[in-house]
Amino acid sequence: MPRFFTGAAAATIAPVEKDTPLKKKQLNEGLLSVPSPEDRISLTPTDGNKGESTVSITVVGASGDLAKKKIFPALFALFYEGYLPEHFTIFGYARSKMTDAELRLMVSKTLTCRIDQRENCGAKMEQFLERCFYHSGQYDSQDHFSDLDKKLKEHEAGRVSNRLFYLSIPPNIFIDAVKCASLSASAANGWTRVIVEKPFGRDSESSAALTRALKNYLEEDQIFRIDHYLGKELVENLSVLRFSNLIFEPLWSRQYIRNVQLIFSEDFGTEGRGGYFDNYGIIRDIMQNHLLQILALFAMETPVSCDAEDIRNEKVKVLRSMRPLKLDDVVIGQYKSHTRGGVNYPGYTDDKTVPKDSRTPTFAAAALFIDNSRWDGVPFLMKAGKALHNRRAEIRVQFRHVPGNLYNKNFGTDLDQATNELVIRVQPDEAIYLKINNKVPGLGMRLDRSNLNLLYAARYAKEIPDAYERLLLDAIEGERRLFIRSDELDAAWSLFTPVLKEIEENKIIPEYYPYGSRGPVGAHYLAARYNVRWGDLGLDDQ
Ligand SMILES: NC(=O)C1=CN([C@@H]2O[C@H](COP(=O)(O)OP(=O)(O)OC[C@H]3O[C@@H](n4cnc5c(N)ncnc54)[C@H](OP(=O)(O)O)[C@@H]3O)[C@@H](O)[C@H]2O)C=CC1
Ligand SMILES: O=C1O[C@H](COP(=O)(O)O)[C@@H](O)[C@H](O)[C@H]1O
Repeated sequence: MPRFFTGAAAATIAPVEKDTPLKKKQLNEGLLSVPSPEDRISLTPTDGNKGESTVSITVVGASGDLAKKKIFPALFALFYEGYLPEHFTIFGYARSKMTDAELRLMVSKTLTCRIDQRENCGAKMEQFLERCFYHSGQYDSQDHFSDLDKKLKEHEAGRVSNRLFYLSIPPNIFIDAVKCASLSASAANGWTRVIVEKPFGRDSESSAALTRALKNYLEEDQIFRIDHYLGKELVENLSVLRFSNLIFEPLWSRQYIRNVQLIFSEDFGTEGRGGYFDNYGIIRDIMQNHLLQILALFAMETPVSCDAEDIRNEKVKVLRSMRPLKLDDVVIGQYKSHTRGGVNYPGYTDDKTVPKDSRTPTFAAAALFIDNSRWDGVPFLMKAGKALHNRRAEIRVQFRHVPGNLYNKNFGTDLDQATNELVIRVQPDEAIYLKINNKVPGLGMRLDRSNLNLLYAARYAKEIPDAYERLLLDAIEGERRLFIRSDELDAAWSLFTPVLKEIEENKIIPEYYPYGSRGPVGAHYLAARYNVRWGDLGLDDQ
C-alpha cells in the first residue's frame, strides 16, 4: 500500500516546515506571499495545477559514486513500487558537463529491477528516466542555483512546489551548496528539505560548527541527517522486537543481560575511498554513527509514542547517560598486505590515496558503558573493521546464566556454552535467532545448543528494500524518525571526541592485522577484561 497520497489527495497536503530565516526575511520584505489556510485546504483539481503539489528531488553531486550506486537506484525502486507522488521531477546537479540524455544514460546503467518484481520493469525504467533531468553548475554559485530554480519552476508548472535536496557531495562543500540552494532555489510555496550525508564533522567542535552553519540557512526540521544504518530493515525492526513482544522487554536490562556486542566487518579494504577514509578512520566512519545509533535504539527506554521526537528524545537520553570512552577501553588496528592462494591483498597504506606513514585505524574495538539504572555495569562492546575475513553486521545479546540450573553438569563450566544468546543479523542474510539449550532427541539426556531461527529469506518471499529507499521516502513524507537530530549528534560526538583526540595527539600505533584475518588479537584481550567472549567466533556463527 503506497504511503504517499497522489493526485487530488495530495492537494490537501500543506507545507509543514516552519519558515526559514530566509523565508521570514522574504516575507517581511514582501517578496513572498503566505498561502492562506483556505488555500492550503480547499484547493481542488478545478483550480488547475495550482492546487496540486509536486516534489522535485535534486541530487547535488549527481555525477558521484553515492548518487550512482544508491540514490538513483533507490528513487527508481520507489517509483517502480508507486511510492513517488504523481507529480515528481528528479534533477541531477554537479559541475560535470552533461546533457539530460547523458545523465539518463549514466543513471540507466545503475538501475536494477527487484528479483521478485520484474513486471514491466523495462518500461518503468523508461518512464522513470523521462522524469530525470540534469543541470550543471558550481556548488558555490547562487546564479547557477537560480538557473536550477527556473528549470524546477518550469517542471512544477504552477503547482504547490516541494523541494528535496540530497547533498551527495564531499563535506567541505556542504555549506556552500546549502547556502546557494536555500537562498536561490528554495520552494516558493511548499516545503524545502535537505538530506545531509555523513560525515557530520570529525569531532565535537567541527560538528557543532557544521550545525551552526547549516542553521544559518535552514531550520532544524528541514535538515535530514542521514545514517543509512537506521534505514536497514533489522535496525528498524529493533523497536518492534523489543516493544511488541512480551518475552523480550522484561529481560532487557542488567538483570538478565551480561553484555551486548555490536559488530561490523567488511571483507574489503578502503579501495578507492582512501582519500576520504584517511581523514576519518573507522571510529568516525562506523562506530560514532552506525553502531552508536544501533546501540541507542537497543538501549533506550520505551518512547511515549512512535513519533520522531519521542523516539529521538529517548535516544538522546541514552547517549547522554553514557560514559565518555577511555583510551584504555579502545583497541585500534590497521590492515597490512597479505598473500593467500597466490593472490596478494594490499595493505591500507598501499592505497595510493593514503599517506605511506598513515596510522589511521581501519579496525577498532571498544567497551562502552551506560551509567543508568537499566544498564549499570553491562559492557556494550563494539567492533568494526575493514579487510576482515567476512562481511557482517550484527547485534549479539549474551544473557546471564540460569541460577541454580539443573543442567549445569551437562555444560560444564563454560558460561558461553550454557547461556542464551540473541543474535540480530543486520546483514547479510538478515535473521534473528536465539540460541537455546535443548534436549537432543533420544533416550539419554544429552543437551545441545540450537537456534530458534527467523531467517528472513525463508520467512518472507519479498526482497528487502535498500536502506536508502526507506530513508528517501521518509524524507519526502517528512518523517524524521530515522534521521539524526542535532542534540543526538552532539551527544554522540561527546562520547568519542576525547578518545579520538588522545589517539591522534599521542600518535598511537595501531595493531597491524593481515588483510582477510579476524583482526587484532587485542580485541580479545579487551573483551576478556570484561569477562566477555566475542560471539562471532563460534563454529555456528561463521
Ligand atoms: N560513496 C559512498 O559509498 C558513501 C558516501 N557517503 C557520503 O556521501 C557523500 C558523497 O559521496 P561520494 O558520492 O562517494 O562522493 P564523490 O567523491 O563521488 O563526490 C560526489 C561529487 O562531488 C563532486 N566533487 C568531488 N570532489 C569535489 C571537490 N573537491 N570539490 C567540489 N566538488 C567535488 C564531484 O562532482 P562534479 O565534479 O561533477 O561536481 C563528484 O562526482 C560524501 O559526503 C560521502 O562522505 C556516505 C556513505 C557512503
Ligand atoms: O557509511 C559507510 O558505510 C559503508 C558500509 O555500508 P553497508 O550498507 O554496505 O554496510 C562503509 O563501507 C563505508 O566505509 C562507510 O562510510
